[in-house]
Amino acid sequence: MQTAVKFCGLTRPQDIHAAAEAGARYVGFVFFPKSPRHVTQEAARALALEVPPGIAKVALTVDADDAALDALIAEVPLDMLQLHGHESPERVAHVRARYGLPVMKALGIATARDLDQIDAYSEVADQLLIDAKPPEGADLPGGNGLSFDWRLLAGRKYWTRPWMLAGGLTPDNVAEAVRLTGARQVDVSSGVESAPGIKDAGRMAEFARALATG
Ligand SMILES: O=C(O)c1ccccc1NCC(=O)[C@H](O)[C@H](O)COP(=O)(O)O
Repeated sequence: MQTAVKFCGLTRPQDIHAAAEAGARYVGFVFFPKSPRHVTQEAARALALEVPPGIAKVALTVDADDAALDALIAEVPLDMLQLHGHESPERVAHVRARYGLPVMKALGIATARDLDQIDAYSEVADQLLIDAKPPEGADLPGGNGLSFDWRLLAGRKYWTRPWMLAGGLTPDNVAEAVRLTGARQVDVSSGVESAPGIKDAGRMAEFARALATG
């Protein structure tokens, strides 16, 4: 089965076209003003309208409240919400019920103990994003280009929810990451950029090729 790819943090129309060309299953828009990948709702709407059918448009928010999500969803056509902050399982359930959109909860992993949270979120989220835990004091809760020890996931292919592997993936390491973890979906941001917030079409194509050829 082909591994599905989510290219996250797209900021320009050409990024959408490059993602589609590379066979993306998902594209992600970051709504977090401190991020170099932050897009305004207006910009995201224009980008979302460029996304071809069959590619899911994912909005990434960090501890957003209902008012912020109401405004986002009213303006931007979306297929999925990615919650990338400290949202509790109860908050995930609330967001899912309120908006009727699939919700993907991002979980930061550094050690085996961090895997303990997965069961609780599996009860309430449609998907999980298994990402590297950001370093202490980091400005960004994700998109840091850091990976975690993928061997922590070995033999854990059968969680009850679909999940994506993220964190420090690049065209050079993604095939090995998939081999070690059994991931059927992967998410990448900084590993396919030429500078923070600037996606590189060549690297996006290379990433997809690396996955296809193993
Ligand atoms: O990418 C960001 O700038 C960002 C900002 C705030 C919260 C989350 C963010 N990114 C989350 C993602 O889904 C990234 O794609 C994921 O963490 C992997 O990033 P990378 O290690 O750079 O591939």
